[in-house]
Amino acid sequence: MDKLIIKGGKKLSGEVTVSGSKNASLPIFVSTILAPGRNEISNVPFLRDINTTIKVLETLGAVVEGNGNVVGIDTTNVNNHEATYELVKTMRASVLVLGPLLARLGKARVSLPGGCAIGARPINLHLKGLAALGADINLTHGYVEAKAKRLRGARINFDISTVGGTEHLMMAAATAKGETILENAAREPEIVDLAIVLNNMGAKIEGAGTDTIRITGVNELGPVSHRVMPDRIEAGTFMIAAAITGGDIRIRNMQLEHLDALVFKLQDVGVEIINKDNIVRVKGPRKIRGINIKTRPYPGFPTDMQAQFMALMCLADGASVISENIFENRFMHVSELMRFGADITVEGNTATVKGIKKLSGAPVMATDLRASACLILAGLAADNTTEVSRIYHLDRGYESIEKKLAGLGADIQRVKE
Ligand SMILES: CC(=O)N[C@H]1[C@@H](OP(=O)(O)OP(=O)(O)OC[C@H]2O[C@@H](n3ccc(=O)[nH]c3=O)[C@H](O)[C@@H]2O)O[C@H](CO)[C@@H](O)[C@@H]1O
Ligand SMILES: C=C(OP(=O)(O)O)C(=O)O
Repeated sequence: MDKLIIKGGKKLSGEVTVSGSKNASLPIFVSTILAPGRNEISNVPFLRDINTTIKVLETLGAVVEGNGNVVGIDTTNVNNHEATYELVKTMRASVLVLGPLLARLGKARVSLPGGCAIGARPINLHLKGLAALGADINLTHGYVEAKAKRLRGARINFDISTVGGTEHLMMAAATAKGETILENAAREPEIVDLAIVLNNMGAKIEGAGTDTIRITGVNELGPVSHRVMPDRIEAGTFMIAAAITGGDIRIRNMQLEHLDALVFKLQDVGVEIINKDNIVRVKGPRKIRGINIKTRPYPGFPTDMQAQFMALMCLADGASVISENIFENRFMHVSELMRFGADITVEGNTATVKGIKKLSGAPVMATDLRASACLILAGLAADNTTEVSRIYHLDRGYESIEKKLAGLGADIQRVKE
């Protein structure tokens, strides 16, 4: 197993390029099930989750070939309707194949994903929505079995804003008979990217990016070429890397407007952010101000940036209150941050962080994807050496992060444990 060794204290400088978005790529890959033929997806990040998605698609009968960051997915012969526990347990997004398989083959058998390190993460709203579209759904032996001759449009009102649920039903409804309206839909940019793909395949989807999405079902979809949007969470992580080290960096291939909530908060902290000619310059402050954040569905502050922001607040002048409102167990990084000497108390879904002058490098263990990024950020700012182990979580979602950070002047190395 690999671990990262970081010698902290270097101010980052120079330029870094953001990769394609993991959270957009996964549903886009899955959507190709609906479009028989050869689809070509570009700006795909090299990640473990992408490999898992490819494995899932190959199991279903797709032929996938990769050439750098361009992946060809030929779904002409998708004929297997089953995604096993082995595949779904390694990556929750695999469950999204359920709706597209049902739409394409009339039946699907997909393992329930179960919870993960950050919370229970149920899919009841996905299943309720598919049932509203006319699917006959049974849960047996840890699997969802679904059948439908042809899905039919329906009006669906989500109790909770769900990104995965919105994406899943948008895909399932694209070839349903009649009109589907998704109310209280999630508005994340990754949903808009998926809608662009589906519309280019021939779907009729309006309103993606708002809370009401209208889908007029069509009989069939055809293959597409698509360039995946930049990863806003990777971009946000680099912004905090500049902030926490008092650095001055330029970030290429990011869409700043996708990160408004983070940008406003970073400006409150004292970070300077300048967007010129599609390059975003981020200058860390001399003194980090402590401020409060609450995670919310988009366009609110993203839960996927909460852990990284907490690392920054550990070094703030003053206290900060961080509320996590999306996932019930997304504070696993707190006890690891405390190994750096951070002063944090947690009560329910709220963490109070009292800023300290200096973090002190330590051996720590990553517990989930964004927690891994949080520990790297703390290590970049800490004195002495930090060792981050269990970084397989990191490899699920950040492409070559240690190489990109080293390119910005960080002293960071990957070694075998
Ligand atoms: C709103 C939000 O910030 N969503 C994040 C979530 O998406 P992801 O799609 O994984 O999660 P959801 O948006 O579906 O979950 C939002 C909330 O709804 C609940 N829920 C969801 C589905 C369901 O059927 N029943 C149910 O109760 C979840 O437990 C959670 O509390 O994680 C992704 C990966 O970290 C992020 O990119 C998304 O931005
Ligand atoms: C938790 C994340 O991903 P997933 O939904 O794939 O677990 C994430 O991207 O931060």
